[in-house]
Amino acid sequence: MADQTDDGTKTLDSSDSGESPGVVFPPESPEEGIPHSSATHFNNDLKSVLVTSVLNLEALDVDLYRGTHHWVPRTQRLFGGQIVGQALVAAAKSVSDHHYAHSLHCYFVRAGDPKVPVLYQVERTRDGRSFCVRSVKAIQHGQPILICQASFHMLQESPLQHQFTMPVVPQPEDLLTVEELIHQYLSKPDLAETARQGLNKLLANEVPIEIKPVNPPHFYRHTATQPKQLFWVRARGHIGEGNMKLHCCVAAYVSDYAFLGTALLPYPNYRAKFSASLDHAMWFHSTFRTDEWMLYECESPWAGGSRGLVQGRLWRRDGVLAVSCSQEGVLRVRPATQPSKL
Ligand SMILES: CC(C)(COP(=O)(O)OP(=O)(O)OC[C@H]1O[C@@H](n2cnc3c(N)ncnc32)[C@H](O)[C@@H]1OP(=O)(O)O)[C@@H](O)C(=O)NCCC(=O)NCCSC(=O)CC(=O)O
Repeated sequence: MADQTDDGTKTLDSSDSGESPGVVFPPESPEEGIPHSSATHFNNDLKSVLVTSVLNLEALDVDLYRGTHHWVPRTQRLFGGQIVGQALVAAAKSVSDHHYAHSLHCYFVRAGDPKVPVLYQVERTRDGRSFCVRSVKAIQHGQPILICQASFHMLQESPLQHQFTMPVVPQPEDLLTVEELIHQYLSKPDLAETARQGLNKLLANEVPIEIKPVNPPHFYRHTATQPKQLFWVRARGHIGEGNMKLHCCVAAYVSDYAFLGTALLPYPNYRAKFSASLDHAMWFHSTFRTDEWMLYECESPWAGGSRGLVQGRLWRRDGVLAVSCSQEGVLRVRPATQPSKL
């Protein structure tokens, strides 16, 4: 499980029992089992597995689809980003080519079971002149695991236009990927054997997203930081331009990864014994490509009552604000008892 350092980065704590999926960066404790994955190795020259597999739903009937799993967190509960991304794919199939997703609002009401596929049932809630609204229910074992409402809008010009300014950060070419950072750590001669094994397991974690932390994590250090973090992120593999609906669905997948962990950054003396996203909302502002580097700026304005709120912004690297996100998650913690292994 990750902890934070005073320079805004995270460390991995080997003592965590690891019940929480994707709540800290990296979202897997190195001492935990290798997450289940049906993935083969990724290659950036190849089409993204997000497009060929994860977001490639099977049509069963009108407005009824089936989705299968790719990467499953070690918690063996389905990754929330996958369910939201697939729900948005299902919703988008029922709107015209001229309507683009502008927002979605979801509740995760039950844990997703990785042993069976997910059915997506779309209700065409309303078709207006400018906006279309869809309700999607993700179902397993006859019960909803996610309820999602997505809204689509036709492109419309307006003189009203403003946005925040993108934070100034190093460019992705000047930063290391998570895998490169882990390799760097593995080359340390004084690394404890358990930590080495754990980091090797992390390397086997084939999440279909590439991540370059702006403040590289110092694994196994325990320092509280502000609840803010910045990553460069992109889908592994090629997606290509042109299909904006698809990029929104990929952004939905990406946006849930390690997002809730932002709320844990000030609390290195606690471990998440249970954490899961409760809801997830997104607003799509501009065109973007998820197979190109985007800056994910995450912050947590509040935590309390065993819950944490996180807010995020996905920036195009040219400074255009592409997506805004919000999520609340349940965060049940316990005091950290074991000392650092380093
Ligand atoms: C959040 C929920 C568990 C609802 O919580 P509830 O507490 O109401 O559910 P429940 O009663 O079934 O209890 C679930 C477990 O929590 C325990 N439990 C319940 N209330 C408790 C309390 N006050 N204190 C301590 N434990 C408690 C129960 O005993 C049970 O444990 P036991 O099971 O041991 O009996 C559920 O809505 C849910 O699973 N939603 C889906 C969340 C999800 O999968 N999100 C996407 C994945 S997360 C993700 O992808 C992103 C990320 O995490 O970053």
